[in-house]
This record gives sequence, structure tokens and C-alpha cells, in this order.
Amino acid sequence: MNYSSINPIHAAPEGFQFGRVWNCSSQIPSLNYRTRTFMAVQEDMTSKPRIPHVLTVAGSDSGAGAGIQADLKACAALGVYCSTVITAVTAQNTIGVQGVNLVPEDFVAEQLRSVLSDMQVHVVKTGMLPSIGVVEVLCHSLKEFPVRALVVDPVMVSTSGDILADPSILAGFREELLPMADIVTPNLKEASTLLGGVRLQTVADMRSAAKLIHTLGPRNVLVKGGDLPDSLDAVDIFFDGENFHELRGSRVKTRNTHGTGCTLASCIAAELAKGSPMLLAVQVAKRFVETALDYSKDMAIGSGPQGPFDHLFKLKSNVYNSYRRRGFNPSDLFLYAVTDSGMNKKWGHSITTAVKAAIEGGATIIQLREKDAGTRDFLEAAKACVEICRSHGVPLLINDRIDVALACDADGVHVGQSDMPVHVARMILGPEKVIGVSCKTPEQAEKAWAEGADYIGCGGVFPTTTKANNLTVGLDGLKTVCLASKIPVVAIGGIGVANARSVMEIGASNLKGVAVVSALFDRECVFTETRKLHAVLTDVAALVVK
Ligand SMILES: Cc1ncc(COP(=O)(O)OP(=O)(O)O)c(N)n1
Ligand SMILES: Cc1nc(C(=O)O)sc1CCOP(=O)(O)O
Ligand SMILES: [Mg+2]
Repeated sequence: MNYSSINPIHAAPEGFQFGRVWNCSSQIPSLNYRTRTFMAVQEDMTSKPRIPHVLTVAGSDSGAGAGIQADLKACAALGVYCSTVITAVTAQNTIGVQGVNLVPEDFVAEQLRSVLSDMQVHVVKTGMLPSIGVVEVLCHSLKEFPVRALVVDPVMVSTSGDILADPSILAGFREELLPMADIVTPNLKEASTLLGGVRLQTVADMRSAAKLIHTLGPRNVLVKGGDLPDSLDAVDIFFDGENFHELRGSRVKTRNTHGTGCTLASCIAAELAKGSPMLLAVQVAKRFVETALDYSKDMAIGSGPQGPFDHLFKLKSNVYNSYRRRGFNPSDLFLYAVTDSGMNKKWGHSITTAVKAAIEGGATIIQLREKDAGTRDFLEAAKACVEICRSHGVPLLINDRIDVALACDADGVHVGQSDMPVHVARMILGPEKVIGVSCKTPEQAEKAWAEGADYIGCGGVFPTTTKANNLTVGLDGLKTVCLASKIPVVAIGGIGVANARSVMEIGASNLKGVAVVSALFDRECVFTETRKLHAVLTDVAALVVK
């Protein structure tokens, strides 16, 4: 590999020299003309809304899976303007990195000045910073032109194992850049390197690492556990200096993972530029990467072991429609908590504390099923729950009431066979909202799919006292419906810690989880009960995968 810190770039157009060309006022034909134009632009800008703006300071990847190219695509996908300061040009593809050519440090400084002095940057995101000199230049620029937030992706080694930064930059990270950072997003190897080579093999190690890295100065730390051995989920640890959050997503099986780190950091930066709080920005970013990987898992570009993925999957009209239709992640059905106002009243829980406790215990989706509430109270409660769920990245659905779902901007609805027909609900809600339907037979499952439902709820698997006069279909009935269903299924009815295993072990790959009311909410401690059920489900999932 050709890795050099002294090679200048030679590929500039004829007559172009790096450095002093367009910033030289003698080359502008008329100063008066320029001044007038500048003033007109200034006037115009005050009346226009500002676009969220991320500046990425990173290396170029010729294969366009990572680096500057990934950052541009990620920001575009999230509707954020992205400007670029290029620190290095790499020759790379799906096989690895064949060469690195560094941009001279004073020209990195010049790019920084050009953008930061003029273009109203909200957030700076860093990627490949190949030398201590570049780190110093960047820190100096950020002191001269402060921005709202700094996101540091401490890139040191490429996914193919090639070195992308001189080891001397570690001191620059520790002493200069991290103390200025709002968040740093190391993977396991990078976290280990930042901490002098400690071994990181468990979630507990990741927590300790996050805490130690926090002492280096960044306001928040996200240690990414993608490389954690024997991990079923994609577990990341977020630490804000006080609290830890274990962020779990589903691990997408694909070779197309090149650029996930750059993309995640860029998405965090993009969401921060839009004004999101940090934890929400991280959760949205994680979800974006997971969805993009899922949609690109079979993409075939290049012959090497690590392919790129498609950031702009939403632009492809056919994929876009089906993405929107299936705008939820089936793995969200894993632990589906359905509320009940009567049970909350009985235990003295407010709906919001109950929902929060369920989420903290591991619920992956919430349905508000408030049969006795008046419309106004239901709407107020739903709005509060939408906020809670969004801040945790957990979808919220409303039982029966499409009007309430629209009014509180919930993520969707769950309807039964005697509620609003699915095709009408779809027409009212549009393609983006999630629609679930209760089905007890294969015929109902077929119809639900044809009318545009996203998932079906099948039950009652066991007898229940929560829903009056409910027909029990049993494990056999559940299996029959699962086998017939073209969309994911969640089981419901009489399910709890004692029998969840038997449900999940029926042997249907589209059975994605269990929906539960009384075993979570007709209890004194919703958090503890949810946690117990989560542990059972995680255990079964581990066995099924092995
Ligand atoms: C996930 C899930 N599955 C089934 C139901 C039952 O819905 P429905 O048949 O409309 O009955 P009610 O809940 O309205 O009594 C559900 N709510 N959630
Ligand atoms: C709301 C609901 N729907 C069902 C169906 O069969 O479609 S069973 C049910 C009640 C589930 O409550 P619990 O977890 O307390 O048994
Ligand atoms: Mg209903």
C-alpha cells in the first residue's frame, strides 16, 4: 500500500494550483460588481430559512462506500446540507485500501477557512484525520469559528484492517480534539486504542470503556459493539457522563457493511444539525443504518469481502413505496407491550409512567389500548406517550382509534376485524404509518396482507381475562396462521413469562414476538415484569439462532 504523508495531490485541473487561486480578489473582474452581488445575497439570506448544515472533515473513498462520499449520502438521505473538507484521498475498493495520498495540512486549513468563514455550519463531523498536524489545524479552526456541535468518529483503521492515521494522532485526539467533542463514536478497536490497548470483549467492558473515554473530555460517548463476539443484537453503549443506555438493534447479516461507522456519525451530526437532543440523534442514526443495511443486504458491488450499502434507498420509487409500506422494522414486534387503563388505575400507575417503565424494561413497541378513556384524555395521554416513545426510539401504535393516531402523530394503529377496514385505514393514514390487524384464520391473514397491513396480531393463543369473549386459537391455530401469513406475526392472548418460550418455539420464522397486556401491566412493578419477559425472549432467540 502506498501510504505517504508528503505526496501532494497532482490531479488538479490544468492551470490550477492547490492553495491560492479563487480567494485572490485580483482575479475577480470588478470589486464593485462583487460587492453588490455579495450585498444582494446577504439581504436575500436574512429572509430565507436556514438549512441544517453539517461539515464533514474526512478522507475521500474512491469506492464511495465510506469517507466523504458516505457522509454526503447520509446527510442527503436525512435532508441535511453537507459541505466537505478533504484530508486525504484514498484508492480503495471492496477488497481494501490500495493507496493513501494526504492533502497538505495548510490546504486542509484553507478548506476549513473557506467553509467555516462563510457557510453557517451547524455541526462538524470528523472522520479520517491522518496526522497530528491535521488535528491541530482542525482544533484551531473550531476555536476561530465555533459550531453548535462536534461529532468525532475516531477513524484509525479501515474495516479492511488498513492503517488510516499516523499513531501520533492519538495524542492529538486525547489532548485536543476529544475535550472539544460533543460525542465520540469509537468501535471496539478504536475504543481499545484510545485507552492504550485494553481488551474489550463484553458489554460490561464496553460500559467501562465508555466511562474511561468520557474522562478524556467528550460530553457523550458511544461505544459501538458491532464487533462484539457472540452477540445476536447490534449492541452499542451510550454514556452521557451520568447515565448509560444500552442501544440494541437487530444485526443484519450482509457483507455490505463498508462505511457503517462514517454513516452513523454523519447521521448523528445531521440529526443534531436539525436540533435533536443527543440521545435521540444517536437512536435515529442507528435505526437509519440498520434500515439501509437491511435494504442493501443483497446488493452486489465489487468482488471483495466488504461491499458498500445504499444510503439513498428511499429514492428508488419501487423500494421507497414498499419501504414506506413496511416502514417499521418487524423485529420491533419482539416484546410488544399493550396498555390497559383499568390495570394502571388498579396499581396507581399513570399511563406515562407505565409506558416508560415498559420501555426501560425492554419493550420494543407500545400500543395504547385505552378502552375506557374519553377522547380528550386519550389524546393528551397519547401525545405524552409519543414523546416518551420517540425519545427512546420505540414505535407507538394506537388501538382502534385512527383519529387519535393522526392527531398525536403516532407511528400507526392496531385494528381488529370489526374496526376500520385495513384498506380504508391505509387510505386515511397514508403509506408511512404502521398498520397491524388482528387475525385468527389464514383467510383473515391473506386479506390483511392484500389490503396493506404491515403485521398481524394472532390470538388468543391462550385463554385471557383481559379481552371478554375472546376465542382461543391455541399454539396450533397460531402456527397455522403464521404459515399462511405473508407478513410478520405477533402472538397475543394469555402470554407471560411462564409460557412465552412455548409460543416462540412453534417453529415459524415470521413469528417475531409476543404482545402482552396483563403479564406486564396488571403487576405492581411494570419494569421488573417487562425485564423478566425480555430475558426469556432473548434466551429463546439465542437458542433459535444457534
Ligand atoms: C398486537 C395486537 N393483536 C391483537 C389485538 C386485538 O385487537 P382487536 O381485535 O381490535 O381487539 P381490541 O384490542 O380492540 O379489544 C391487539 N389489540 N393488539
Ligand atoms: C387485546 C387482545 N387481543 C387478543 C386477540 O386474541 O386478538 S387477546 C387480547 C388480550 C391480551 O391480554 P393478555 O396479555 O392480558 O392476555
Ligand atoms: Mg380493536
